[in-house]
Amino acid sequence: MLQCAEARNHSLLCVGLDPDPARFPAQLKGDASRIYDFCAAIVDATADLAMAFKPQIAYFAAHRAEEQLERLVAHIKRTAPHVPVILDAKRGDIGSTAGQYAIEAFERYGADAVTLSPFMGFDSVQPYLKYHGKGAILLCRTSNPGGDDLQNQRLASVDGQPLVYEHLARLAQGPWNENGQLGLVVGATYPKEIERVRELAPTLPLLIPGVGAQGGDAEATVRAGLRTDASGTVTGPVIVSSSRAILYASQGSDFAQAARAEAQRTRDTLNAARA
Ligand SMILES: O=C(O)c1cc(=O)[nH]c(=O)n1[C@@H]1O[C@H](COP(=O)(O)O)[C@@H](O)[C@H]1O
Repeated sequence: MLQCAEARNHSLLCVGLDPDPARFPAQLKGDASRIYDFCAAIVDATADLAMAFKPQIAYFAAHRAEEQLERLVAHIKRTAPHVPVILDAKRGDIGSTAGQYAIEAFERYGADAVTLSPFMGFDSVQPYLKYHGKGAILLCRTSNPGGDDLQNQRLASVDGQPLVYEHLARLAQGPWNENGQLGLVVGATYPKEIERVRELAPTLPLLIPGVGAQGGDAEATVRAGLRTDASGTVTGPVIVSSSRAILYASQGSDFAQAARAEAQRTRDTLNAARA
């Protein structure tokens, strides 16, 4: 599905849906009951430019807007069925509870993939893999400065003493990837680490947030993460995600057109780096 949207929309861009009513345009401002309307307008304005949409669940749950998230995913499935939905939930819990989170992501919301924290180990990831055809994208080298605190520590007990994120990349490319459903999150703010993850996980889809508001380098991100074969077919996919820079490109009534223009600019920058 990823490859299909990438090719059809000629895009490596994921539009992040992080709706904050305080930042909505004047006609919707502060009104959490309009989260669906705001997001649906962004989806409609960018559906032909995106390779994925990534709703962040906290922005909905914080406003008791889960039902609006259900409607939003249904809207994407209806109007842009070729564009996958990545539910950004960063779940991580023991297997029995993870099973419930998997039901939430894939059955309640109908997402195509979900982000997970791998901190609790493989049995916390396994329940998601029972949903064949659905993706589980593990936090590996995150975009935030505090990512260093754990992800950049060395594992003295593992051969070659890799950093934690390097060890995870190997596990995800290898023994954990039972049915080819895993991907990794790597921040656009750390292009060198994207390159390292790509070395260790040559074929996994990399979800790369951090361009736009967090200042990540879009071109360096693509050069470090995207891999293609001699015929130009993508062998190591990237999904480069931007939320606030697109959603709040304008706070006026032209917000959807401004979001489209920003998405187009970002998509073009990402494509220019493919060569
Ligand atoms: O899993 C994520 O999507 C994620 C991982 C990460 O390392 N850094 C990161 O910023 N994110 C998410 O990506 C989005 C970034 O938003 P912007 O900075 O506005 O583009 C937010 O929803 C974050 O929760």
